[in-house]
Amino acid sequence: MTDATAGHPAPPRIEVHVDAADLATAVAGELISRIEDAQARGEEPQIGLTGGTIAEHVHRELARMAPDSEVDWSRVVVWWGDERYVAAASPERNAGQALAAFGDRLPLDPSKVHQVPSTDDAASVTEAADRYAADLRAHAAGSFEVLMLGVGPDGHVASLFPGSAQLDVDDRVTVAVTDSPKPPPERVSLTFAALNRSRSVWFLVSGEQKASAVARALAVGADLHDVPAAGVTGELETIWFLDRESAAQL
Ligand SMILES: O=C(O)[C@H](O)[C@@H](O)[C@H](O)[C@H](O)COP(=O)(O)O
Repeated sequence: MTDATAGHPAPPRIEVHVDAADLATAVAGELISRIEDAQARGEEPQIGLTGGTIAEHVHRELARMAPDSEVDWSRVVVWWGDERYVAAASPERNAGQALAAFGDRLPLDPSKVHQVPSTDDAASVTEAADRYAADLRAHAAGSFEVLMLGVGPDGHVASLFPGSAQLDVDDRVTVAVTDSPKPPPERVSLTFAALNRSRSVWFLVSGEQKASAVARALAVGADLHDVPAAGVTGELETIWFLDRESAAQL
């Protein structure tokens, strides 16, 4: 947790799990615990979800564990750190993947599930970014309780990629991306300003192809322009949930 005396975030905590399945179970269990604690404090926690492969495992574990939890899912507010600018029904949508995995086992309040506008709703990726920013301004009360982020082999998080101009946008909470090196090309991403408004930031990273990015992001003096994951830090804590393969170069 934070060093309350100095008011500075604690150094990143690193958890190494045996494999992706074990990692996903640990993340899902910890997330449920954090939500239960927040609700016990009378809060309505805001959770930032991410896309990607390990995130899918986490979503499935959440669905498995949710019915046995104490969580009132109708009092959880859901956002996404990034989204692909495609049709709402596209299998490429991060929100669609998550909600399909949750099924009816996480009875969320649809009015508290804040999806990024799709090509069905917004005429351009810029309009989608602007509308998501307006939604955040209107409904994001305070910081995310937990923001989860996958990490690409190049060290990208959300849709903030190495060397991109969006890395230096500090006067907005969302940006439009039109040239994502990871398909599809058009996306909406939270900016670092928005990503860092998180009490806890959790990086979810599995697989040997991520080992270099993990080591580079955690290196002293890491430059967010080279490895964007280095640009995100929790207000209270930052946890790297790794497996043995992604931790191999630490
Ligand atoms: O929309 C996206 O693609 C994700 O938000 C992206 O940031 C993802 O989390 C990483 O690319 C890791 O993805 P994998 O876990 O599939 O490698």
